Formats: sequence, structure tokens, C-alpha cells
Amino acid sequence: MAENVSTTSSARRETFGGIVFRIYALRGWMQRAQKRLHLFRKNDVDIETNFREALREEQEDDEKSSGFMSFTVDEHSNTFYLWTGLVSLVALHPLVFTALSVFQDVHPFLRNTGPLNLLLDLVNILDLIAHTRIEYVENGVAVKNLSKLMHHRLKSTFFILDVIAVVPAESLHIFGDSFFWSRINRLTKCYRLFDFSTQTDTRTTSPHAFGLFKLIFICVVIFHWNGCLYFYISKVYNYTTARLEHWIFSYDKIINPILATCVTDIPNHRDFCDTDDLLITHLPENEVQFTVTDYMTTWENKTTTIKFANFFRQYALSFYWSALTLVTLGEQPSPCTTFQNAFEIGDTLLGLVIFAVIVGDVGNMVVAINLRKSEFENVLDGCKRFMVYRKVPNLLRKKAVEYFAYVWAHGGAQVDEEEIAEFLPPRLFGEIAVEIHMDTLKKVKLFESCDPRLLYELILKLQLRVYSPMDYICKKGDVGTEMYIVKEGFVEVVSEDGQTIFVTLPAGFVFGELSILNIPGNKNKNLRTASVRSKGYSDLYVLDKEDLWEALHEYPQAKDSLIQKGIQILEKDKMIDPNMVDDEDESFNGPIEDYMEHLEHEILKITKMIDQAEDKIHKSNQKMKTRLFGMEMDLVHEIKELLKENSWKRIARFADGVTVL
Ligand SMILES: Nc1ncnc2c1ncn2[C@@H]1O[C@@H]2COP(=O)(O)O[C@H]2[C@H]1O
Repeated sequence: MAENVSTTSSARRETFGGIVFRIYALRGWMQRAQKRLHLFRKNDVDIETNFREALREEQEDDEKSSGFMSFTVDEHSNTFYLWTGLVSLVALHPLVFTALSVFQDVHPFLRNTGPLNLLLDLVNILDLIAHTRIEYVENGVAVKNLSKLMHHRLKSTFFILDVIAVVPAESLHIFGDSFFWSRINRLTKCYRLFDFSTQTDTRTTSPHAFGLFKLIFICVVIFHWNGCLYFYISKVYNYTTARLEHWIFSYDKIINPILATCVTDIPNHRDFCDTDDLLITHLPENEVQFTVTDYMTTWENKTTTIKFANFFRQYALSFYWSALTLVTLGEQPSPCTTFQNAFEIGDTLLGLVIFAVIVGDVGNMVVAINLRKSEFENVLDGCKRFMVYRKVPNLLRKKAVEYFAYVWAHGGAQVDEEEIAEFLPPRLFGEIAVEIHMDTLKKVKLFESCDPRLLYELILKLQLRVYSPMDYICKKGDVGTEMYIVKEGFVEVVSEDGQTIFVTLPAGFVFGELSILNIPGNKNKNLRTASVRSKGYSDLYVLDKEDLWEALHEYPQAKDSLIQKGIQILEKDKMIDPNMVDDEDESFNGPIEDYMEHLEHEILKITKMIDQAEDKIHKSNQKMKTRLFGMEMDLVHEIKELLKENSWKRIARFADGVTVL
């Protein structure tokens, strides 16, 4: 209950929605209170059990609410989009017919289609209900709780518009029989047309065409209402007595077409059809009456009139007047009263704004449609000028121009992928990239059993490159720095002179991997084993060696499996030498940080070895010194002995021996 009270207080806004919400919340609270009272009044007075039962009932209520009536609506779903389209059509009805009701001749039609109005009202009611179930996002999470959804809607201004639109004004006879006043409230539903437009804008693949359609639609609606208003004013000024030169509507301004029923061009009687009114206007005044009478007699019973309904003539002229006035293009009869003058001024001002908007909008659209194309053409022009300036041979110039044409035709230049990647959050862009490239990557044999996460990492690093016919992608003996996946087209693996084609690789195949995988025993080490060229135009995904190794660093198992596959390919071509010793330093791949770490490790190893060597030298020095000292001591002892004996001959022999030593 406390929760309900707090939500009620939050809804305490002096809006219509606030009041309705309070009634709704109070009703819910009353129902729950009644349920509890009922339980307490039962024979069993075990309060705890009653509470448990009450709680269980509430839970059951929640469970019940997972039934049909508990539906919620996802605003972005296709179903809701279609529903919005239907409601928009319904909203068009008052938009067209309330204004049209100023024409008397439309009234019988409006009366006859009365039952249709009930159907339209039903759609509006359903839309009102559906909107109380629209999911919304709160703190990043979609809210589906029914009472929250209801509360959310009640707080919205659009709820008031929905309610106004379903007020049955004609049934309440508030405005008598007037169609205009009894259905004008339905116009509040026009906001759904904007909803539909916004949703279509995000869905359509031709936003410019849709933008143009929207602009035309808005103009037509404004012309329609302005035309109807013009006719209403004409009614006030009694258009039945109006003449051609009057500002208001008159039938003289839109006469029914009169057609000749006889052959009008008789060769022997050329003057027969010469009824040019210019001739009459240039005649002297005294001859006009005579000439007119003459023509009338000539044409009597020789014409037929196509009759248009009065409503059609009234509406057509009013709409025409409205369009001409609003776009300030028409030469209209001058207004003759102050009110007509004021209306015309207002219309002209409105027309100026509309005209400015149309010109601006259409201009923007044309610029937007051609923006990419003109940017692309600028680059192409620049390239052509550059080639002329650098005196590039004609054949090469032709090739470059053809490349541009191919890239444009394939849509490659029509979108800036880097710009999109910068704009989108990395994860979302990653998901899109996975969606686009995963199929191609899955087809690649080399990655067949790879960890999907590794594929994901690789996809983010792929770059698309287009090659022209007979362009070399890599040459035999080059140092390999990247590998390629054929996305579209064919590539040929050829001999060094390009004369022998070893194999032609179609879409989904990988090449250039052997020289970047650092396969142990690879006779070619990191050099390309063959030349590869594009057969026609081909689109290739390029994966940089460093990027591949950076990704493989995290997936050692995938790395081993890739190397094993590489070994198998090389073994087939007898390009593996098992006795070959790899230069470890050269084979190091991966990011520079890892390489630094590796170097540090190596330095430590070397320092340790030097320390050990120093230690050894020191120890052997010690040994040597000890031995020398021992020998010296032996020598001194022997000399002493000899001196004692005074045997000079032996001393002399001993000295000779020491010298020899
Ligand atoms: N016989 C072959 N069959 C298929 N592809 C080959 C053949 N020989 C070389 N290649 C590919 O051509 C590429 C040339 O560069 P790499 O040596 O890096 O990797 C090589 C292989 O991907």
C-alpha cells in the first residue's frame, strides 16, 4: 500500500492524466484492501495464514497478468509500425474531410459514410489502449510492468490528445449537425502521422525519396485547408453572384469545357472555325456585337459541354487559388475588402515561408543525394589531373579510370566505412562486421575449427581492398606482411614469370598465409612461395600479419592449429625441411610490447650467463693462485734443503731446470 501511495503522490500533477491515474491507483488499492478484509473475515482467524494467503493471491494476480490482457507493445516492432500506419490512415480522414465539409455538396457523402466513422473511432480507442502498454526504457532497461506503463502514458501530453480524439462529440450533439465541429477533435490524432513519418524515416532505404514525398504531402495538406478556407470566405461573401473579376470564388472562373461536335477545319471553308477571341477583342467596338452574334449563329447546335459537378469546380478552383497564392506565383484578382486584403497578406506571408522551406528542403535533398557522387567525382577528377600532370601512360590512365568506375558501381565509394566505424560504438560496429563477414570467414578452411572468439577478433581487423584485372597482389620472394581472403572474384597463383597458373582461387579461399605464420621448417621462411594476381576485378579482405599475431597471442591453441594446417599445405609441396633450425628472433611475432618483454627476458638470460662465467673465472683464478702458491712454497723448501747440503752443483742444475720450466 505504501508503494501505491508513493506512486500516487508522484503522479500528483495537476494534469488530466494525473487525475485519471489517481482514480486508477485508488481503485487498485481498494480492490486489494477488499480482498484482505474478506480473508480476515473468514472463520479462520490465523492472521499469519491470512496474510500468506493474501500475498499468494497477489502473486497469482501477477501470474494472471501474464495472460493475453497483459500484453505489452514494443514500439520498434514491425507490428506496431503497421498499426501506426493504420492509425495514420485513420488520422487522414478528419484531416481531409473536416475541411472539405465547407462544400455543401459533400454533406450527403459524409452522411452516407457515417458508419465508417464508428470504425475509425474504434481504431482510435484501440490505439489509446495500445499506448498504455508501450514499453519504454528506464535506466537502460525496458519497462514491462503494466502499472508503470500506464503511469508513464498518463503523464504524457499525447494521452490527452488521444482522449480528446475519442470524445464522441457528434453522439453528444454538442455542436448540432455540423460535421466540421463534431469531428474536429479527431485532428488531435494527427500526431500519429508524425510518428509514422519518424518510424518510416528510420526504416526506409530511400530517405530522400521519402523526404520529398513528405514535403509534397505537407504542401498538399496546407493547400487543401487554405483552399477550403478561401471557399468558406467566398460563401460568406455570397459567391453565387460573384463575377470573373471578383476576388472570391465565382463559377465564371472555372467554366465547363465546351467541345465542337462537327469537323472544325473544312478545307474549302477555312473561316468556319476561325473563332479566335483575339480577333473579337481587336475589332472596333461597333463590330463586336455583330461578330459575336454571327459566331453564335455559326456554332449553334455544333457544340457539346462537358459538365463537371459543382463541388468539383468549387474545390478545383479553391485548391488552385490556394496553391497559386501560397507559392506566391499566381496573378490573382485583387482583394476588394479589408478582410480579403488581410487574408491575402496572411496567405502571402505563409506562402513565403512555405516557398522558402520547399526551396531549402529540395535544395538540401538534391545536395544530399549527390554529395557522395560529387565527392567521388572530385577525387576522380583529381586523379585524372594528376595522371596528366605526371604524364602517366594512357593504358595506365585507362586502368585507373576503370577502377574508379568499378568501385563506384559496386557501391564501395558510396559509404564511408571508417566514418561509420568511428560513429558507432565499437561493440555494435563489431556485431555488424560479424554479420557481414562471418559467412565469408566461416567458409575459409584455415579457420574451420577456430575458436569463434578468435574469428570475431579477426573480423574487426579485416580491411576490404579491390584489385584490378591482372594486378599482382604479391610476388614470389617478397617478404609476407599480410594474408588475404577472397570475398568476390578470382585470383591466380602463378609462377614467378606469370606464365604458369598453379591454381585459381575463388571466393572464400585464403592465400598469403604461409609466409606470415612462421611455420617451423618452412624452406621459404617469411618469403612468398608464389606470385598471386587478380584475374578480373576482385574484392579481398586483407589481414595484417601483426593483427593476426596479436589475435593469436590470446589463443595459443588456435595458433598451433593454424600452424599445423600450414605445415600440411607446405608438406604437400615438399616445402618443409624438418632439420632446418629457426632463427628465434626473426620468428618472433606479436605486438611491440611483447617483443620488448621478450628482449628483456633474453638480456636477463645473457646477464645470468655472464655472471656464471665470471664466477667460474674467479673460482679458477683462485685455484690457480693456490696452486702457484703451493708450488712457490715447494720451491722455497727445496732451495733451503740444497743450501743446507752446500751442494752448489745440484743448485746450479736445479736453477737450470727452473729456467727451462
Ligand atoms: N600450390 C598452391 N596452391 C594453392 N595456393 C598456393 C600454392 N602455392 C602457393 N599458394 C598460395 O600463394 C601464396 C603466396 O604467398 P605465401 O607464400 O605467403 O602463401 C601462399 C599460398 O597461400
